[in-house]
This record gives sequence, structure tokens and C-alpha cells, in this order.
Amino acid sequence: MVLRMLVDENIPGAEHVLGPFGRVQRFSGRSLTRSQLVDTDALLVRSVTTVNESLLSGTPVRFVGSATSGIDHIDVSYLHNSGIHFAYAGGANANSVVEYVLSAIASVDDRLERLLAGEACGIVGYGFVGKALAMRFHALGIACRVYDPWLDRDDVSGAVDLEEALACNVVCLHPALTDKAPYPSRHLLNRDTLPLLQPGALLINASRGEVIDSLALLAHLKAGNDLLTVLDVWEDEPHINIALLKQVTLATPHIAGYSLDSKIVATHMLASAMAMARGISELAPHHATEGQAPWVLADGLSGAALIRALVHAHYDVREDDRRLRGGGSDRISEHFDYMRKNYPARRELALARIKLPAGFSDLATLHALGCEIYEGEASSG
Ligand SMILES: NC(=O)C1=CN([C@@H]2O[C@H](COP(=O)(O)OP(=O)(O)OC[C@H]3O[C@@H](n4cnc5c(N)ncnc54)[C@H](O)[C@@H]3O)[C@@H](O)[C@H]2O)C=CC1
Ligand SMILES: O=C(O)C(=O)[C@H](O)COP(=O)(O)O
Repeated sequence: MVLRMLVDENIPGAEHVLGPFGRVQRFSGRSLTRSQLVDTDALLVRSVTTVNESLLSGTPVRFVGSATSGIDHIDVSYLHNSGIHFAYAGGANANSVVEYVLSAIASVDDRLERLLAGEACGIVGYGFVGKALAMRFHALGIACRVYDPWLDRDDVSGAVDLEEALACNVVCLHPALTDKAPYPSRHLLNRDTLPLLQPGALLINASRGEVIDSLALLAHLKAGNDLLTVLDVWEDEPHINIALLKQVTLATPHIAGYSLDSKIVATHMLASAMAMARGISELAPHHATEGQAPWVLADGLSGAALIRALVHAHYDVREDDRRLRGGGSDRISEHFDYMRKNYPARRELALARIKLPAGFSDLATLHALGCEIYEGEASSG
């Protein structure tokens, strides 16, 4: 049977990877309605589409895939109880988020140097992203204090309670969004917990906007608390709070996980799941992203300077911040989505090939960042 697939317009590679299953039609994620699903067998969404009974009941949809790691937009119990297959791309973009966080840390004063000198980083949420971040930090020699109350403490390296994680000078939020007791993450940072952050701390949120009570954060920042903030995610996207945008240190339109590499992996993960659900063993050949051109490292870099140079050469979060603010306040929601839809092909540093200058000595840092050493000739500098 030819499968009728409806695929979010922002899932790249779908025609190539999913084409062999049948017909691929595109839709716009924020405006999907039930009437568009009357002749759809498989629905592939991103985080902006709420998938629940009111969208799916009475439709022929039998497979739902989400090209995301967070699945708070999916009513998984409804899908399960209705016999609808569900798959998502858990972990596909974890490294992309890790590199976003590194880029943010490397952009704010001497935060990176201080972490390398022994200050600890607080990580809230120890799933694919939190764990990948902790492992990258560990490889770089940076200590982590991790809070994830849903996990057995023995399974969490550097487990602490929330107060201790928030007492670090850099705090990174990576919990799933949940309302579930006893540890809901919605508004985990609120008017009672924001004061637990240290003066001068850097708070990075690349999870879901609703993990922070934005009005409480705005009040906290306006009260002159010495807090630096990097927000990739916002409450009520794309209608973000302009007053908050003006107060934060760096602001981006929910693109931390948007490396090209991670998006293609996500498409493949959904295709594999769809194949399995249909009992098909042969998939389309991997739609590999092109290898990156070797990058020639400048002389004399090591430690923090080396990390900063490599991270920013690959992805500089300050450029996304400039572009978001450059859209002006009057049409910010359109601009927010425009940036997401037209996001440039960002490649991951962990897949980069680096040509070393003569006498280079800091191989440990290159390995910690996941880079490959390139031995051949390279043309660019
Ligand atoms: N900004 C972006 O582009 C991206 C955002 N995300 C968001 O980041 C979240 C984390 O991503 P993954 O690690 O891949 O998800 P995951 O599902 O692997 O991990 C989420 C972790 O959060 C923990 N958690 C839940 N409630 C918590 C609480 N109250 N306090 C502390 N921890 C709590 C869970 O126990 C779990 O270990 C996703 O759920 C998604 O919402 C993920 C990828 C990209
Ligand atoms: O994976 C997740 O979870 C994310 O937040 C996505 O990377 C964000 O992308 P969209 O699904 O919002 O386009």
C-alpha cells in the first residue's frame, strides 16, 4: 500500500528519505487542522503541532512521528490507547544543543575560563541533552552539579539537589516540560527559586520556555538582580515577551537543536521507525550531509582560546541574537518563525575535521570537543 504522509515543512530530507514509502505532502506546523488529515496515514510533526484526540479522532492516521527530542506537544497515552504507532527523535539534536550552550558560555565575559579554572556548572535535567553536556564538560575538565529528581541518584554523575545546582555560576536548563507530580518542571524557575541563583550567575534555557515563569524572570531582572540570561526558548512562542527580550543577555528563536546534521538524523530516525511499523526492512540509503571541508587552525591556540575559536567558527550564538533583535518588536512573532524556517545550514563542531598547525600541543581539547584531526592537504585558513 502506498502510504499517504503529511510532513511538516521544516523537516528536511523527507522527500528523499520517506519518498520510497509513498506520497509526501507538506504542511505548515502551527496551523494544521483535522480536516487536512482526512487522507493521511502518517503524520510527521515538529514541536509546534499539538497532536491529540481532537486533531486525530476520525482520521485514518496510524503513524505519528515527531522530529524532536521533547514530546510535550504529543498526547502519547491517546496514541497508545488508539493503537497509533508513535516515534520521536530522542537525542538526535543533543550534540547540537551542547554546542549551542558552549557557544553561549564562550560568548559571555570570562565564563569559560572560570569553568576551566574549577567553577562548576549546574545542569537541570539529565536526559539526552543534560547527559551529553555533562560528558562534554567532563571531557573538558569542567565539573558539573546535576539535578534530575526523576532519576535514581546512583545513575546521575554529580547528582545534587535543586538548590545546589542553582547555586553554580553557570546554570543550564535541560528538563523535559512536565506537569507531573511530584517534580513538575513547568515554572521550575519562579519567584521563589530565581533568588537561589547567585549574583552574577549565567542562566541558559534551551529546554522549553515554560520551565521559567517569564513574568517572574522579567521582574527579577528589572529589580536589578545581577543575572545574565541566555534564552533560546520562550513561553508562548512565537509571541515572545518583548520586555523580556530587551532584558536578556542573548536571545535566539528556539534553534539550539537546529544543526543540519541533527535534523537529517531525526528524519532518518522517523523513517526507520516507520519502516519497522510497516514491517519493511530496506530503507532509502542514508541521506548523509556532505562532509565538512577541513578547517585550518590558527597558530598558538590552546585551552579556553582554542575552545572559543573552534566553537565560534562553527556556530556563534551572538549572530542569531543580532538577527532576532534586528527583526524589530512590531513583527517579532513573524520574524521568530521566519528565522526558524529559513535557518542556515549549521554544521556540528563534533563532526569537524581540523588541520593542525605545526607544533600544536592541545590535542586533548580537540578530542574533548569531538573533532577529527585532518592529516591531508587543506586549502582554507
Ligand atoms: N531548544 C531546542 O532546540 C531543544 C530543546 N529540547 C528540549 O530540552 C529537553 C531535554 O531534551 P532531552 O535531554 O533530549 O530530553 P529527555 O527526555 O532525554 O530528558 C529530559 C530529562 O528531564 C528530566 N526532568 C523532568 N522533569 C524534571 C524536573 N522537574 N527537574 C529536573 N529534571 C527533570 C527527565 O527526568 C529527563 O531525564 C526536551 O524535553 C526538549 O523540551 C531538546 C532538544 C532541542
Ligand atoms: O527537539 C526538540 O525538542 C526541540 O525543541 C526542537 O529541536 C525544536 O525544533 P521545532 O520542533 O520547534 O522546530
